[in-house]
Amino acid sequence: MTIHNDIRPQLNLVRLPNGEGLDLPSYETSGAAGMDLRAAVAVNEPMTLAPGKRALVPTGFIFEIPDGYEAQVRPRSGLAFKHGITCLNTPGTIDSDYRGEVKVLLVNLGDEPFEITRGMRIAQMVIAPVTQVRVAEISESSSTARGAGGFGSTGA
Ligand SMILES: O=c1ccn([C@H]2C[C@H](O)[C@@H](COP(=O)(O)OP(=O)(O)OP(=O)(O)O)O2)c(=O)[nH]1
Ligand SMILES: [Mg+2]
Repeated sequence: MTIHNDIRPQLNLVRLPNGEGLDLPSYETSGAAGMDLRAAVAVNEPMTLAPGKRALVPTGFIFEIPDGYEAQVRPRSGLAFKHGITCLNTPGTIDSDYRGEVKVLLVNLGDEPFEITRGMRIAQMVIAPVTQVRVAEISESSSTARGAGGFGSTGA
């Protein structure tokens, strides 16, 4: 997609000291749904994730998600397929009013230790619109053809 007049919503980022020198999160291709997030671990202190273990990996940035949007932190399929590395809480939710450092909760479901080095693209983040609703308690729900049927009620 060529963007002649960029009317996309703006994502403001604040770089933290541990993010010094890291590339900004970026779309790797013109039609990518997600921006890759990079690990802000220290160069001389890579993080090793043992099989079955989880870790919160810093990204080095505070994000200001535009109002009316959220960010979803999702695994990268390559890391999942090759190494069994995925996001434990997938999709992670970044609220638009969150002003802390964005972190990625990785888990190693593989059978080898996995080393996370500085700048490694560890996850991807999709910006998506969200709707907040008004909550109203009512005494009886409306009737539908499905009714309470679920969990396979329509057959295989
Ligand atoms: O993968 C994630 C998930 C969450 N967060 C941050 C941003 C998000 O806005 C905040 C809260 O996340 P969530 O609502 O999922 O966690 P919670 O357990 O409900 O915490 P809280 O009580 O702070 O909402 O934590 C991350 O940095 N990475
Ligand atoms: Mg919450």
